[in-house]
Amino acid sequence: MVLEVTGVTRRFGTHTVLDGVGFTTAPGRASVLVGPNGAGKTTLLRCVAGADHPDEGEITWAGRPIRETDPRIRAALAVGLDDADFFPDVSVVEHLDLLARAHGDDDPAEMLEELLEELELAAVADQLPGTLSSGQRRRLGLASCLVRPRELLILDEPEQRLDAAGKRWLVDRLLAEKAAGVAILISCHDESIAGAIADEQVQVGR
Ligand SMILES: Nc1ncnc2c1ncn2[C@@H]1O[C@H](COP(=O)(O)OP(=O)(O)OP(=O)(O)O)[C@@H](O)[C@H]1O
Repeated sequence: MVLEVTGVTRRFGTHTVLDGVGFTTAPGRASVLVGPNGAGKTTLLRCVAGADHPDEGEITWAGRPIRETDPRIRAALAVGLDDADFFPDVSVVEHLDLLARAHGDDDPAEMLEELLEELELAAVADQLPGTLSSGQRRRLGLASCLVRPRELLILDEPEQRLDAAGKRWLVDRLLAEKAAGVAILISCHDESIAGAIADEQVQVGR
């Protein structure tokens, strides 16, 4: 099961944002997209996640073209792109519980307790998302990707708004994901995080 990105080109009007980008990511390995603001990292992640489509080129997971409508693809990909939308009227723990159950975990209580502890969200587990700090919302967005099965984890600048402890947690967690055989594709502006987890850094743009 390999992510294969081949010759991906994406244009907005006359602006060519991605020009023939290619790389592969395999289970247990991490590709990190690096490059300046506006280089096209989010655009590329959106194409890989099936939320946008390249004008040219091909993106496949396990040999299947990435399509949001393909249940096999949806089952494999855990995606955290921009700020996730949360159900406004269910608590942090209820939100995660719903997601876990939707993905087939009939008894997620213990897993959720551990994850909330790990992410230092236990104290706010019964709050509504709208009452969280921006960093706590970020943590909830990351937790939302971790309560579901995943073969490929796609995150856009997961380090954003995390404090120092949160960034240390992120590195440990991504290394653990790799050790568990998950393929990882993230964009990242933090050189030390990128260096700690990347098997390959993919330069996007200049
Ligand atoms: N839907 C769109 N329509 C027109 N232009 C777009 C669209 N989406 C992205 N762009 C442009 O594509 C370029 C790349 O944007 P993108 O968000 O992919 O960059 P990025 O590398 O993720 O940047 P950052 O590091 O700031 O997050 C930008 O110039 C942006 O304005």
